[in-house]
Amino acid sequence: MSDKKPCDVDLLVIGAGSGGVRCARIAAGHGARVAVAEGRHWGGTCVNLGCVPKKLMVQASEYGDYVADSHGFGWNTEPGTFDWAKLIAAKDREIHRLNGIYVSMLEKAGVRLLTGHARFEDAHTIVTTPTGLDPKAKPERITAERIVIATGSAPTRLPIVGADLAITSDEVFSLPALPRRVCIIGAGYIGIEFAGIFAGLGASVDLVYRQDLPLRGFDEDLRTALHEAIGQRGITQHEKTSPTRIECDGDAFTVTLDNGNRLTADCVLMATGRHPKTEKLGLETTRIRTTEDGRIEIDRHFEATQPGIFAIGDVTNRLNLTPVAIAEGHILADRLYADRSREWSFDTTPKAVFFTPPLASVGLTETEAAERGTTDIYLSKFRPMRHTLSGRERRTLMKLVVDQATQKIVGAHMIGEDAPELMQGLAIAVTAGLRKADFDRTIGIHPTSGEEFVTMRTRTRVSGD
Ligand SMILES: Cc1cc2nc3c(=O)[nH]c(=O)nc-3n(C[C@H](O)[C@H](O)[C@H](O)COP(=O)(O)OP(=O)(O)OC[C@H]3O[C@@H](n4cnc5c(N)ncnc54)[C@H](O)[C@@H]3O)c2cc1C
Ligand SMILES: NC(=O)c1ccc[n+]([C@@H]2O[C@H](COP(=O)([O-])OP(=O)(O)OC[C@H]3O[C@@H](n4cnc5c(N)ncnc54)[C@H](O)[C@@H]3O)[C@@H](O)[C@H]2O)c1
Repeated sequence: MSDKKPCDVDLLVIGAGSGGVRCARIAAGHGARVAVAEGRHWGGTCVNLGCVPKKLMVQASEYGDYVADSHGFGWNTEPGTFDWAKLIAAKDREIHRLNGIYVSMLEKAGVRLLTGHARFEDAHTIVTTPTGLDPKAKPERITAERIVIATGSAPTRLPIVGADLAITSDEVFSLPALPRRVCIIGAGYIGIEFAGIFAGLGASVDLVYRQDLPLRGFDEDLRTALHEAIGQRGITQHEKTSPTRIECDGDAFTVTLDNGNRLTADCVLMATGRHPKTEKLGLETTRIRTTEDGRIEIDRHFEATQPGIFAIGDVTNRLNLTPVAIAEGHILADRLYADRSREWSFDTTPKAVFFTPPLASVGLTETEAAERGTTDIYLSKFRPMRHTLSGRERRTLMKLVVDQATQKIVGAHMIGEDAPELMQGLAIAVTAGLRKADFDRTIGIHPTSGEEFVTMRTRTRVSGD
């Protein structure tokens, strides 16, 4: 492209997901001429096939427990029946509403919308081709001074025989009926959350994972408590196992495990991670480099190896969470078009896994903290008040990880009702570098589970001595 010819827009964003929408909107707010291309769904994974429909389904799956638990409180409620089709239709209506909000938010910000699959023709030119999102959309060619790749990630299937017979999280939200028997492969975020959803809705669930505990990377005490909670939810765990093949036998599937066992299911969900979405992007027409595992190589300002091209969110495969993609999009737009540098504390990004009961964490695990120095551990495990009357066997675990030398709280972990809601507040405390003494002088709210975080006076153990 000639240097002299002005570009059609200042910024073109590929992908209208969590990161792309924020980046486009903020850049337009700073006065840049912005366009965004989207090929599948406005709002991206979080809105359409991730956080939002997942959370609605978790909520749906918890009503059965509420009915059962109410008996201990004097209610004579009968268990009702569950209507999968009604839930999916209600969820779809809500997502449709959110899609509209995203489109109008971008339009109001003055962002030009391009519907279709975007592909690089060169480092400043993108062409779009129509997709199912709007088959009648016209193909377009657009030039941009800068381009942001915010194309997200896609589910990864294990390379085993019959892998295509399994569904992934992309298909799970639109199953025609609730499967009676589900086999879930993988015990990361998605495996755990869907094990909880299906079990809560009444399906029998087999959870197959290769480690001895679920949720690798989380604190060991939390993982142990989760292992127990999964068992209490009636889910069968196949620890230290991997599937070797999946076969279809009429309507049912057989999953063969590497220990020789065979599981029968009506639905097999593969929840074995995600990879950056860069295929068919035309990266070969640019000087953008990707790493061996497919992520776009970027510097600390999100700039790729081709100057003027940036990447944010899941496509960079770092912390693959919606608030992180949003923060990255915002930081980038501010830097490029307002010469402003916005600070976000990525090191203390809180995480939550919406099982029933949910779990949440911020900061270092005990193992990570102990590797850095001597660590004081405060641990509390108790039966929450609700379950003294409901009779349900469900425990809450709370844990504080304290750097002994500075007495700073470097990690907080919880499994139990409302853990994600509570953890948001604790994330502020950990981000601010508060000390154990600050927690000790904070008055509790009684009666809550949360007050336990400010009343843990006796150290449980010292780690990393
Ligand atoms: C089942 C599930 C549950 C999740 N739950 C949570 C949760 O509870 N909390 C949380 O924080 N995170 C959650 N996540 C992760 C979260 O959804 C992602 O981290 C987040 O959506 C990443 O945002 P992004 O902008 O990088 O990509 P995305 O939101 O995936 O957006 C990328 C967009 O780019 C479009 N696109 C891709 N290629 C092209 C192209 N060539 N041309 C045009 N458009 C293109 C895609 O269609 C998509 O709309 C979940 C993910 C999944 C799968
Ligand atoms: N609540 C949330 O914030 C939330 C919810 C869902 C997804 N997400 C995001 O989406 C990402 C993807 O979720 P996910 O659950 O698919 O990935 P994950 O990385 O959390 O878990 C992947 C699972 O697959 C297993 N696995 C991977 N390769 C395997 C192999 N070769 N053989 C056997 N098992 C294998 C892992 O051991 C693990 O149990 C998450 O990492 C997270 O960033 C977040």
